[in-house]
Amino acid sequence: MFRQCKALMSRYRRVNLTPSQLVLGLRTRRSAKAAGGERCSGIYHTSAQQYRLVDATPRPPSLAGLRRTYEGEPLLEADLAADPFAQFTLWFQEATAAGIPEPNAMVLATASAGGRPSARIVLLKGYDERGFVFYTNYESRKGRDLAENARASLLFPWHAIRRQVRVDGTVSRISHEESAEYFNSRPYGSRIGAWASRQSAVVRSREELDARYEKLAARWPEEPPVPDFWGGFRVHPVEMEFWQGQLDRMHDRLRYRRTPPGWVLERLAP
Ligand SMILES: Cc1cc2nc3c(=O)[nH]c(=O)nc-3n(C[C@H](O)[C@H](O)[C@H](O)COP(=O)(O)O)c2cc1C
Ligand SMILES: Cc1ncc(COP(=O)(O)O)c(CN)c1O
Repeated sequence: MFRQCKALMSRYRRVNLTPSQLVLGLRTRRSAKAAGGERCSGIYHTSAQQYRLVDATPRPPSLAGLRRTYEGEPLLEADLAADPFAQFTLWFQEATAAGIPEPNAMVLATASAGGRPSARIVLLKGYDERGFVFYTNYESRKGRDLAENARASLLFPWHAIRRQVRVDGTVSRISHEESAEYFNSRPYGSRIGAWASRQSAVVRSREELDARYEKLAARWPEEPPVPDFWGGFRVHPVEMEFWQGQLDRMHDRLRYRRTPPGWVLERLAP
């Protein structure tokens, strides 16, 4: 009995079964009783339930083994639209139809003038042939980066459909009128929130932040003005890459590159 229990344990360690897989194993094996029996109690615990509690700690080897096989429709040059915005529209529609939560959430990477990089998620709020627009606080870390180094990279991580889209380009502020139009379309609470948050600055406490919000809400119970420190940026693409996961890490990567006569499509090694 004791040996069986120990064998099960070593097997667990060797193959890195998850706790729930182990519990399942214990229940379906004839040795289940052994594992739950007295003999094991001094060493490993008496029941599958307790075992689950003890062994729920994630182990590094299972992290290294965490991977997914990608397999999908091949992405061929001939299938792509002539212009990357049309291709983006198609993929964005497919991401939305696949039920990806917040398909417009994109990672925005910026760098300071000295080359210190930083990344964070922002929401895409519009795009056309000029570029991709998001809104933020101009005095935030990203705002300061973009003031001194007007380049950015955007990334849409659509894991569920084994796709990503990358956009690299130059950045400019959108007009105050365009920002105002969007700002005024936001829910009241978010508009006050934009006023209340000195984005990326250190705050003393949650209480201080909430007090600031309340004070500003009392000041503008209806229509807060557009803050001059808040607005949109437009990323003007120089390159746009469409990535589709494939078997054996032999993914498809097709990149549009802007050249004086127009967009050039190139395949990149995965
Ligand atoms: C899903 C999601 C969407 C976000 N969208 C925005 C956004 O559109 N604009 C924004 O300023 N911050 C947004 N944030 C917060 C940013 O990720 C970030 O914390 C904040 O802008 C400060 O970044 P910075 O200090 O690098 O400037 C979002 C966060 C998440 C998780
Ligand atoms: C701080 C901040 N600013 C702006 C946005 C943009 O989205 P929305 O305008 O829809 O609030 C977000 C979205 N999470 C946000 O967190």
